[in-house]
Amino acid sequence: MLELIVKEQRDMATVLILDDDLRLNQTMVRIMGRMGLEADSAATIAEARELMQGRAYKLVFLDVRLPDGNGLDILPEILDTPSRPEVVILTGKGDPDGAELAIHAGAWDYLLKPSSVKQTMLCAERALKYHKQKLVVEPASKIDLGSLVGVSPKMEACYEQIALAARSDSNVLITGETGTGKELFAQTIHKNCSRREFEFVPVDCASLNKELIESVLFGHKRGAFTGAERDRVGLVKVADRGTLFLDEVGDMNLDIQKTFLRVLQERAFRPVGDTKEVSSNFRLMAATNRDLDADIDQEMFRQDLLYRLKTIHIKLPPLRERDGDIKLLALFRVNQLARQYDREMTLAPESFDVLSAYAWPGNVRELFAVIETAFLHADGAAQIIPRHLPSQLRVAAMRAQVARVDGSSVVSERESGPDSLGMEAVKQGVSLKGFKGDMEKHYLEELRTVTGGDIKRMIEISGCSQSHLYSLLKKAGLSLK
Ligand SMILES: Nc1ncnc2c1ncn2[C@@H]1O[C@H](COP(=O)(O)OP(=O)(O)OP(=O)(O)O)[C@@H](O)[C@H]1O
Repeated sequence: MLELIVKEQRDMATVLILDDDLRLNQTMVRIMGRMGLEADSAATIAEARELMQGRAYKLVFLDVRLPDGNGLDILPEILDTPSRPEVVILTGKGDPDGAELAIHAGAWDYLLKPSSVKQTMLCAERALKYHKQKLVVEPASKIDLGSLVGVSPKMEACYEQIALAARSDSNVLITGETGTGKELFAQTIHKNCSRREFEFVPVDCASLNKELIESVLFGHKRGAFTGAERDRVGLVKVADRGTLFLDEVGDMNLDIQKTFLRVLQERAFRPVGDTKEVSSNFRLMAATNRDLDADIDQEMFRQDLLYRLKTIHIKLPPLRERDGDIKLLALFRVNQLARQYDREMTLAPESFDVLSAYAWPGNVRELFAVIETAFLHADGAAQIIPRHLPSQLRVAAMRAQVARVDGSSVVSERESGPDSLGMEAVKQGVSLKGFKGDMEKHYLEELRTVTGGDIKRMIEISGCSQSHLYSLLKKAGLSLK
């Protein structure tokens, strides 16, 4: 069976089709879609270059004759991009030499146009299989990313750092906004390093109060304090030969920071109420969403501790800066839920547009929560459509659309923060009624474009009754066509 089932990101490839025949492009995108692959298309070399800057393609279908040059000229450039894609040359009957030349220049294969759906799928499947194997034998990609999803250039750069951290035994500090995956990264490093047979021990420094933290970290002897009814092994000892992960390390109080610095130097400590020292050979990883340099200025964090923590420093980009990953993560989560609930579910293309227009201050955690809520709302439907998504996301998408249409005084949510549209309207002295009217009109225009004026779909997406929708269209001076 040729159909690939998308399970995880490693099975999910991004394909680029570069051909000036727009109908062929559309057909190829559809074929890739049937294989569960995401595909973009470009009609010129210039367009392809732009796309390649933002996305890491694993497979490129390349036409030889293009309006702005010969496809073979851009071949070395494609092969040299960080994701090192496989290239399949699309060649017409009259151009057999071009295909041969291309193979010599490093292309994976060629397809003679017009090729059958079966041939195309077979070719893509083989090229991707080869690509996967090729990456496995190369050092940085030996890493098992597990459930880490993302192919954006910024994430690819982070994977390089995971590989570096996994090969060493140095302390690692992971910083980034909340929900960017700091803990998942730490787990991934642990799973790939030589300590993986031993424990990964997370400690949430933010939730431990001053009284408890010493006992939790270092353990205690029976009778050390009221309520200490038996000996307790501390988490630092549990992490012996494994990894100790200090989450929210910026919230650790100054006294513990001082004690911990000593533990780091000696790899030994004294449990509460004990006279003997206990040793532990742990690897330290820590994470925070705070600006520790600013905390040092405020004397809330010790500089000497920070120096020790950040031998390897991985800075995770916020989700809004990971081009293409929102879509991939959303699909990944929908597939996870579909398996969990044993239900068929997909995301409608319009929903991707809505998800991409939002700024995601809570990053991947927020995205996953939104997808889960939408999944539950879509009960009985086969697709998650925009109406299943929270209203603040739909408003953000509408704002982005308005910004594109007006070109303009109104900027997108992503660039401007959630309240800017209303603020802009207020600054410009627009009445609430006028503001609502504008928004409504833009919404209806967009609804009409997306659905091609199909009234049934318009009702489904908007949640309005037929008569209400007609009256809104009339009020906005819009027809269905
Ligand atoms: N790249 C990713 N691929 C798949 N899942 C991810 C990714 N990044 C984050 N997640 C998921 O998002 C959720 C939040 O991730 P995680 O707890 O690692 O974030 P964090 O940065 O440690 O957050 P906080 O600072 O709030 O503790 C988890 O369910 C995690 O599995």
